[in-house]
Amino acid sequence: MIVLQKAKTQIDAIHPVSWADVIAVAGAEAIEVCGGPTIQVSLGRHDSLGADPEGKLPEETLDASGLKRCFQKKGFSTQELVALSGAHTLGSKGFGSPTSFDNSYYKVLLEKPPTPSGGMSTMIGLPSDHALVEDDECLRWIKKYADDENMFFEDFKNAYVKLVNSGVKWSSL
Ligand code: HEM
Repeated sequence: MIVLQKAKTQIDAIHPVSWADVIAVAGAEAIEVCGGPTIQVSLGRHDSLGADPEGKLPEETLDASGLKRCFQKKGFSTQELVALSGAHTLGSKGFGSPTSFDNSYYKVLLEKPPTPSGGMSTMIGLPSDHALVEDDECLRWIKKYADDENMFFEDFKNAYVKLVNSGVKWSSL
């Protein structure tokens, strides 16, 4: 947040920008810097004046059908749920290098039992990550993305754009 606040202050001095735009662009930039796809993000999001009600984000304890239902309510398919969950390849959850955006999330999930790699982590993933492997429909996508990183990048890119455009009130810049 400190880095983003600094960036926002500098951009605001030239042209005011919303937090929603800053966060959407920062996410895309982080993915690219870590070796992932280049994602074009449209600008012009209005910041909300109030906080979202509790319970809008999926709990990490949900099982696959709960995760699917939660994403479906927001207009996201099972494929998009699996593609977006691949973002957990970043960070310290044991899916390969913490700073590499690649398809190791899917490869590690398919290992039985999964073994942490590339970090200090002894714990691999969240309960919600493991829940995906238990679901046949999710498992089919996990296998495809483990086999084909380009397909993961393409599907992730489209799902990310849909995510950061979802529920947006746009203003013309
Ligand atoms: C499928 C539903 C999801 C659940 C239940 C979930 C839950 C969580 C939780 C609880 C954490 C904190 C882990 C920790 O440090 O203890 C986390 C981290 C993270 N999530 Fe998600 N998330 C979901 C989907 C997403 C999506 C759609 C994205 C982005 C497109 C995303 C990106 C990240 C990233 C980058 C981290 C940081 C990982 C780290 O530093 O260890 N997540 N998520």
